[in-house]
Amino acid sequence: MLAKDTTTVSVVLPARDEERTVGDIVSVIRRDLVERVGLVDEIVVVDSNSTDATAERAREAGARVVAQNEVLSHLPPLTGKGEALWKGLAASSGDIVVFVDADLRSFGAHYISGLVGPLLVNGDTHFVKATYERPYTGEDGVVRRGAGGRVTELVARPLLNMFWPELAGFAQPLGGEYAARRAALEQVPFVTEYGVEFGLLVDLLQLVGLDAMAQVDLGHRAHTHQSVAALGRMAGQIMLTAWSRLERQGRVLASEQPAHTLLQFGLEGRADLVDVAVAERPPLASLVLEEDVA
Ligand SMILES: O=c1ccn([C@@H]2O[C@H](COP(=O)(O)OP(=O)(O)O)[C@@H](O)[C@H]2O)c(=O)[nH]1
Ligand SMILES: O=C(O)[C@@H](COP(=O)(O)O)O[C@H]1O[C@H](CO)[C@@H](O)[C@H](O)[C@H]1O
Repeated sequence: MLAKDTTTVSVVLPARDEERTVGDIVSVIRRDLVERVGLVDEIVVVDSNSTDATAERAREAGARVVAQNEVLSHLPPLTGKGEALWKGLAASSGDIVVFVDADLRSFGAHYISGLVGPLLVNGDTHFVKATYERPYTGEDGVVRRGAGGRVTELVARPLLNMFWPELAGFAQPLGGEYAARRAALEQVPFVTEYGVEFGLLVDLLQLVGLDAMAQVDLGHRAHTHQSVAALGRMAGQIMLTAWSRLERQGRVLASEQPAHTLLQFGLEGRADLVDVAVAERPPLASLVLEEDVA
């Protein structure tokens, strides 16, 4: 708290249909880090087109809730987690912004203090990523230690080691818990959908350099798991994000662009053609500049 001084801290939670968990997370932050100790200055939940009572649960617990499509509503809305995070950045005001998923089942106040700490005590640190043990809890209720982070292990980690080995030390590159200085976050684009974490790591490496990027062990992280089919779509989005950065950094010259349709097969001969394209929001700072000019 001494190190905090006048630095302000915003916690932003992207939440799509998280009525079962968002309230508990917000309550812990409010009780421990707003009322008991004034580390956090604002708690913003981005209601990401939820169809359940996410907004009500979050508001009851003491968060300011913003509807994703109502932030910067003069812009055509985009979709997915990356859009929710970018809108949460725009809707918040803290010098430091902490992103926390709203489906966590293992959340504790130390998630926030652990991520914010390095930013408060070291002016040369601009980004802090969580690492943790990630169990996988199957539908049978059996918890398998270290079996979580399936897209991390099968897609993100190999891609980062192949093309951005400086980032190989981030043990959980896709984890949804991380904190950064607003000044850095407003200078990078936000990939939409589930490409956002991968895109931020690669773009922040280029912007602030590896020495300004830290990692904090928060113990363990349990969350609601998606299906393998959903993770297949997530994997496609992350691969397209990686491809876009390889092109942008001049590391590949494409004779043709990769397709962004994915044909997935289910049971009983079911086949679904899905679109795994990602878009991206520009650095928020550029937006403000244009508005000022306008
Ligand atoms: O369009 C979306 C998709 C996801 N999320 C939120 O982003 C976080 C991570 O998403 P999810 O749990 O679906 O991903 P996973 O953790 O399974 O990879 C959760 O708080 C979701 O509610 C969101 O706000 N908008
Ligand atoms: O790390 C992963 O492989 C995925 C899926 O995790 P699980 O296999 O369900 O434990 O979870 C993450 O991926 C998303 C895309 O980056 C993030 O948005 C999520 O916050 C994160 O949970």
